[in-house]
This record gives sequence, structure tokens and C-alpha cells, in this order.
Amino acid sequence: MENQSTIRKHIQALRQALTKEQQVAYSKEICERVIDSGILNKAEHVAIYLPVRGEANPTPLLDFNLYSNKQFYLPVLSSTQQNHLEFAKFDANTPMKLNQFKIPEPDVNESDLLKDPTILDCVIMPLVGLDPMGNRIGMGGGFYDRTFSFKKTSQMKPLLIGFCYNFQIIAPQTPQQWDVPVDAIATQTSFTQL
Ligand SMILES: Nc1nc2c(c(=O)[nH]1)N(C=O)[C@@H](CNc1ccc(C(=O)N[C@@H](CCC(=O)O)C(=O)O)cc1)CN2
Ligand SMILES: Nc1ncnc2c1ncn2[C@@H]1O[C@H](COP(=O)(O)OP(=O)(O)OP(=O)(O)O)[C@@H](O)[C@H]1O
Repeated sequence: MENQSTIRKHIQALRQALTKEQQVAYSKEICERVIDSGILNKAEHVAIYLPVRGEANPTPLLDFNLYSNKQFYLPVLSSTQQNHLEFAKFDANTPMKLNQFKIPEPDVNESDLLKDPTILDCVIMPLVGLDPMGNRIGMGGGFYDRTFSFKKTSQMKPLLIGFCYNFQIIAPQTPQQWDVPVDAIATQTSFTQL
């Protein structure tokens, strides 16, 4: 059995080995699976992320939005609650800055941050590895697990969608007590609601 840090290294190496063209083509396919699933049809408030270091790119979802009116959001590292995320509205005019992990995030006032994550309908989740039950291995900060921990004891939204390349699907994992499973899995070849 591979441990989490071995899995992280292995998958990160596979991601880095993708050509730019592969990243773009595969990411568009994953976005198409999300769109075709219809899961976003009724969603008004949708969080995505900006990819770094070879992560699958969900930003083509913004283009599918041209003729509908959804509000998109990006995660912002919370300055008040350690290793929690808050969310900021995102469109072509949003001013951006680099956060401490060198990931671009909206440069907005504290008062413009969405503090209540249950306002969101869907969250497209970055991840390193994901098992078929939706157990997620992320970058190791526990940001998403902390932010959505309320989902472990309630049926509340948002719907969490794991967004990744096929090769990021891993063998079944034993979840840690704090892990929050995703509700759906999108890859180039399938969309599975759990
Ligand atoms: N694109 C993207 N945005 C995201 C996340 C993500 O996984 N992907 N996050 C998901 O939570 C949050 C940021 N979490 C992060 C956690 C760790 C590292 C990171 O670079 N860690 C180092 C090792 C940590 C250390 O220095 O000890 C590394 O992996 O090299 C980056 C982002 C919010 N935004
Ligand atoms: N709800 C929580 N309350 C307290 N600590 C937590 C919680 N969720 C996660 N943690 C802590 O965060 C650390 C990292 O967790 P884990 O390795 O599962 O992160 P991850 O899912 O890979 O990261 P991310 O969500 O940022 O991509 C663990 O040491 C864990 O103890």
C-alpha cells in the first residue's frame, strides 16, 4: 500500500510530465463532462480554482457560462481562521494577487469575502489523488477539509466536485477522521455522482 506522501509525489510527477497541449485538451474534456452532467444547470454560485503546477484547469467552465448568469468564486486563504478558505467573486475584472503559496487569488477587501460557504451551490475541488468513494488527497494543508467540515454532520450544500485527470484516481483509501469526501467525480472520461 502506498502512503499519502508517495502517492502525492507519484501523481505530481505525472502531472508535471503532461505537455501544455495535453493539459489544455484534457482539462477541456473534464469541463465537458461537468457541463454534460447538467450538475451546474441550477447552480447560481459556483467556486472554481486557478490551477498551479500541472493541476487540471477548470477555467474553461467560465466560457460555458457566456449565455447563463452564474456567479463564480475563487478560494482565498482566510486571514482570520488558520488553514480555512473564504471565497471571493471572480470575473474578468477582478484584481488579483499571489498568495503565500504563489497561487493567484482575488485581491479584495475583507468585507467582500464570502464568509458563509453554504451560499455556494457547487465547489470544483483541486486535488492530488481521489479514490472511487470520493476520499481526497490534497496538497496537505487541510484547507478544504476544514472549510467544509460541516458537511460531515449535515446535508447542506455546496455539492463538492472532485476535478481531475484520469490518472489521479487511486486505489481505495482509508479516510482520516477529518476527511470530507467529494459528492461527485469528474475526469476526462466520466462524471460520477456518488
Ligand atoms: N490551485 C489550487 N488552489 C488552492 C488549493 C489547491 O490545492 N490548488 N488549495 C487546496 O487546499 C488551497 C491552498 N492550499 C495549498 C496547500 C499547500 C500548498 C503547497 O504548495 N504546499 C507545499 C508543501 C507545504 C510546505 O511547504 O510544507 C508543496 O506541496 O510543495 C499549496 C496550496 C487553496 N487554493
Ligand atoms: N476539520 C479539521 N479540523 C482540524 N484539523 C484538520 C481538519 N481537517 C484537516 N485537519 C488537519 O489538516 C492536516 C492536513 O490534512 P490533509 O492531509 O487531509 O489535507 P489535504 O486534504 O491534503 O489538503 P487540502 O484540503 O488543503 O488540499 C492534517 O494534519 C489534519 O490534522
